[in-house]
Amino acid sequence: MTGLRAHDLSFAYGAKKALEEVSFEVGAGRFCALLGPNGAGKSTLFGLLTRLFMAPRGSIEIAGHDLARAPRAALAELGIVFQQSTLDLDLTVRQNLSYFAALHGLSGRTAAARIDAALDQLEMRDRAGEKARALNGGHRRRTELARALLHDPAVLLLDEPTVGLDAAARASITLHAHRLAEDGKTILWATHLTDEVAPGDDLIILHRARILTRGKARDIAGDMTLHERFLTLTGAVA
Ligand SMILES: Nc1ncnc2c1ncn2[C@@H]1O[C@H](COP(=O)(O)OP(=O)(O)OP(=O)(O)O)[C@@H](O)[C@H]1O
Repeated sequence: MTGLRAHDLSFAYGAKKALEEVSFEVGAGRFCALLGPNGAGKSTLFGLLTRLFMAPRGSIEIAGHDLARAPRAALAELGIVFQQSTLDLDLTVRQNLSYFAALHGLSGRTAAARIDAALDQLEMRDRAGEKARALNGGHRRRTELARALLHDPAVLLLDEPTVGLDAAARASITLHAHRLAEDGKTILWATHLTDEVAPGDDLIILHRARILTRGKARDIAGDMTLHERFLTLTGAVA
């Protein structure tokens, strides 16, 4: 399996259970939305997938590599966009990416070629010389997504990447992420917004530490809108 696989993950902060018996798979080249209200456990799951925390039991496989047994190989196949922006605002777009490329052992022509290719994929090449501070929120996010591609990972994790963006910027970054899936990346996209999920996407609904349902978004929605289904399943009030 070259995508992402999580099996039987549980995690607690002291007595507070944040994830319980979570298992799922995201196939290679699939866009999977991880949809859950605040506090559902999305960030905790990302913490386990990135090895920030260790699950007491269960297993995680990234592009066929077991995260506990072969962490270097597994993490090499992982690209991450965190919920909070992690750009250096005083550096240009290209400098931000060069710095990150160096951390991955890429330099010289190889780094330059990867940076250009990633900026092209996110339609950010013409902004390469601008300081990150001068970019709007949507372009900063696209820069971070380009940065996450530099080491050519198979799997991309995005933790609520649209937080704080306006509707147009949200739509743009969502579209770019779907295109990356079409190009073969496996994407796990955490959100609490149903309008970021397309009918053909894979979908996992997480609520109070557990997966309520998973499958194709259109199948989960059934005869309701996804928004209505989500509110019904999570017991939330519209
Ligand atoms: N460091 C911590 N200590 C104690 N409890 C925590 C800690 N971090 C998270 N929690 C709790 O664990 C649960 C899951 O939190 P988590 O941040 O994973 O959810 P989330 O779905 O990412 O929410 P959000 O959308 O608000 O980021 C919540 O009840 C939260 O209050």
